Amino acid sequence: MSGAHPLTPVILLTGFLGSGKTTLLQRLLDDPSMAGAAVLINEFGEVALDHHLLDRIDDTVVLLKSGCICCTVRGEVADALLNLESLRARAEIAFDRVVIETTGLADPYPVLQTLTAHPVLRSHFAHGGVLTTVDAVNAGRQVDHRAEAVRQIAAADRIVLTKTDLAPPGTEAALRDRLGRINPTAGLVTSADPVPAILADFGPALLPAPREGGHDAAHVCDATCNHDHGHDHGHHHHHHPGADTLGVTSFSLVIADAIDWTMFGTWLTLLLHKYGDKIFRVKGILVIEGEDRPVAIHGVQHLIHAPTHLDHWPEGPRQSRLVFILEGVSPDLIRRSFAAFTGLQEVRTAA
Ligand SMILES: Nc1nc2c(ncn2[C@@H]2O[C@H](COP(=O)(O)OP(=O)(O)OP(=O)(O)O)[C@@H](O)[C@H]2O)c(=O)[nH]1
Repeated sequence: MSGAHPLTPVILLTGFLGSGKTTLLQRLLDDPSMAGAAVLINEFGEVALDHHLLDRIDDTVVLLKSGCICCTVRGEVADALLNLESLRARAEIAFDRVVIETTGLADPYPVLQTLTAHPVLRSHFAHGGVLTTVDAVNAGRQVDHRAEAVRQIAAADRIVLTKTDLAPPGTEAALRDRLGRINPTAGLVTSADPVPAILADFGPALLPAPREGGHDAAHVCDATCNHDHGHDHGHHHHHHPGADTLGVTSFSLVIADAIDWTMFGTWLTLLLHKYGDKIFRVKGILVIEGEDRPVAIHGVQHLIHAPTHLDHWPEGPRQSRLVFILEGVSPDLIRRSFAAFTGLQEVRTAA
């Protein structure tokens, strides 16, 4: 690899579960200024959906499937960036910036450290700023209860307030005030703003400062973490038993038969009404009876978003896939309730 290119900025797109990262990413990629962006998407769970929710699928969109709910694993990010760089050096792809979408429970700092500390990466890539989505409907509760949400806001160079159209009147001003206290230096825009306004003068305010007690001190993982520490290039990844992501888990339902929309909608509404405090995120791509196109659904705690049609079916068998991220409620309970309510059988081997 040669150093013929100027340093390529890497933008980190982070934000709590369901706060609108993929939606914003799609808008950013549709903007002419981002036409040359390569994209890395980190997703947790055995069934990855986010890359199917993006219109653009080519060699510059890379899915990192770490199996880790709370991290964007540094080794994988480094490998993916090095791979993009070598493809570019061979003129097989072209890109002028990179956007990394983290998982909704990720701490953005380790990735920033990888960029600045990795001996090869830092001669090709530069920290291009942290963009954090904050959900105007759910952020108050998330900031109260989830340290990851606070870290993501604290790391932001720019905060994009999403779902202001859905937030109860009067709550936005209080939230802005709170965000200003967590991170007074980040610029604040809303997802309703045009992309050029969201990206105007965007860039890192300062290189991330080391945190007290060592650069990784606040990083937490649960028992499912499977980091490849061999790629860490001198960084140590600490596991903190009993830390705040412990107990957050993900599972998926895969259903072969077409689903009755009304029945499904009723089931999901009842489920989130009862367990919305514990179900941080549900998303799915569904095969609905009488519909030619896949239907994407999103729930975030008690909030169910309007379903949307996707233009293309994902590769592989035409099945419905639902992914849950939850804490303190058993996946089996949800499986049983789905089966009892809909009468549909699950395909137990996830794609
Ligand atoms: N009304 C409204 N809905 C939004 C807005 N931003 C995102 N959404 C909806 O919120 C839901 C979740 O959005 P995503 O973009 O998938 O969120 P995410 O942060 O990528 O989710 P995870 O990757 O699971 O953490 C989708 O139904 C979006 O359409 C917004 O500004 N207003």
